[in-house]
Amino acid sequence: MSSINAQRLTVLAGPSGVGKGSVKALIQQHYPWVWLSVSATTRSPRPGETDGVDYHFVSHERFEEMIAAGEFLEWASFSGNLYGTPRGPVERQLEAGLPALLEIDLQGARQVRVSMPEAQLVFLAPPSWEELVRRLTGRGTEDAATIERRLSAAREELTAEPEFDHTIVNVSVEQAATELVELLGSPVKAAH
Ligand SMILES: Nc1nc2c(ncn2[C@@H]2O[C@H](COP(=O)(O)OP(=O)(O)O)[C@@H](O)[C@H]2O)c(=O)[nH]1
Ligand SMILES: Nc1ncnc2c1ncn2[C@@H]1O[C@H](COP(=O)(O)OP(=O)(O)O)[C@@H](O)[C@H]1O
Repeated sequence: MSSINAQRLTVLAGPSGVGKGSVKALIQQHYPWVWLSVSATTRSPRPGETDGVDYHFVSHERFEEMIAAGEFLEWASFSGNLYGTPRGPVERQLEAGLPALLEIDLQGARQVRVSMPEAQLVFLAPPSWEELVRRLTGRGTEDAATIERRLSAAREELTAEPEFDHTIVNVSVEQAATELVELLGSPVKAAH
């Protein structure tokens, strides 16, 4: 258990393809004062992604070292790669009494729920299953096998919604980002 007060920590999670990355990017652009954690990952950068901005792109060996050194607040294996939230920057933010936002997968959100129960968990939901399939298929950055893996994970992940404190339906990226930013500024809630 961490001794850090995590009432100002907000976690955004939801199924693959729902729009988490899009909402995060819009927040970075339009709400630059919102502090977003930069995750470490073993996956390769996509075109346009910058090391240290979008992710810390690290080798598998380096990631394993970071796990062993206890450097992650949470970490998970997703679609064949490792992803984790570096603990130090988040703890410094919370220690200063400032809000912090994580955009992570469901497994990571569940770990935060256990290690920092007072964090607020926000589920990003698709307007419909058909729309989620369209978004996952339409992005064009993954092959058919990857999409199939992500769809079956997404079907399972949709059932996790009741574990979350809030749901935001991602009808438009602008509206979802606005709702999320409002939640960041909402009064602290009682611990679970
Ligand atoms: N647990 C965990 N998941 C993460 C972290 N960073 C990103 N993710 C999740 O990893 C998944 C894959 O991310 P990414 O490779 O960027 O692909 P995309 O989000 O589908 O475009 C998404 O569900 C992210 O929310 C992290 O630090 N921890
Ligand atoms: N509100 C929205 N309306 C229409 N398309 C969206 C919306 N949000 C995201 N998308 C599209 O859906 C696809 C998946 O979004 P992405 O942000 O990569 O999802 P995630 O990070 O949750 O996997 C992208 O092509 C993105 O442009």
